Amino acid sequence: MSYLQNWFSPRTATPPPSSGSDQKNKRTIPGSFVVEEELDDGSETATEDDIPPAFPSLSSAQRASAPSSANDAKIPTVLSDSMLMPPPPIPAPAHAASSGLRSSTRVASSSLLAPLATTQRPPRPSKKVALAPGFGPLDWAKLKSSGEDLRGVDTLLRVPPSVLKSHNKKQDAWTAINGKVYNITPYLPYHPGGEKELMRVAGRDGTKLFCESSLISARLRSETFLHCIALTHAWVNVDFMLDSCLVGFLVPEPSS
Ligand code: HEM
Repeated sequence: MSYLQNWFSPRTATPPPSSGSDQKNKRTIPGSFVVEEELDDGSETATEDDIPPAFPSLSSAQRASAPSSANDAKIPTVLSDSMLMPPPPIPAPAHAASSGLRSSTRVASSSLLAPLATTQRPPRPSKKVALAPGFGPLDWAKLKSSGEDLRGVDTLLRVPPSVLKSHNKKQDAWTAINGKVYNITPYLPYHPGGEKELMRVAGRDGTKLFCESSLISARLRSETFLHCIALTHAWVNVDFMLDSCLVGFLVPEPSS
């Protein structure tokens, strides 16, 4: 137990004066503290277990580097700017990351950029047109459910291609999408892509142009078409959008 007291006693503390009967061997570990061992006639016997290990270890780097005197314990000097670590390089602009700069260039230029896997392509320019006031998507939804006649026909018709072809004017525009024929004239001012785009399917089967990306023919492989088909209408449910404009169904030309 005596060694525990020694743990907490200061290194420079001098041992208390020994009384006559309190005979102890005093052993000093260099640079450490005093170890007291009870004599044989006492109640405690010094064993190897009772002697605490020197801390820091006698052969430790801490001891080796410890100042030999109080004067050596100087406050470290303040580092000048040139001695400090340089700041990281300024990251390249986001568009550079996705515009063909390959990873080796990017890593070399900055480590602050997001990894390639998480960078996104810059948003494609929108081809939406500015719709006139009162012709937004909500206005179309309101008109659709108003009960107003948007078909222009009394009953659903069987429409052969020749008949469809005759409805190709702005004031009378029909198109067929997925076998259904719609009167698109009322929708023209509401189409976010503009009237001109929508009129491209007037008087003909517009299915390919509208949605069937798998059927894109070589003739249609212009950027506009790809954009329109693959991206523009990915979510548009034409059945729902134009349900109140349904005119009838596309049928084969009657044989004469
Ligand atoms: C015939 C039925 C059609 C309907 C019901 C329709 C409907 C729509 C809708 C709802 C949007 C908005 C999409 C969005 O907000 O993300 C849109 C956008 C557009 N549509 Fe149509 N569309 C039709 C046909 C066409 C056709 C035939 C073309 C051209 C060939 C076309 C070209 C476009 C373009 C360029 C946009 C703008 C896309 C953008 O940059 O965001 N649309 N259309």
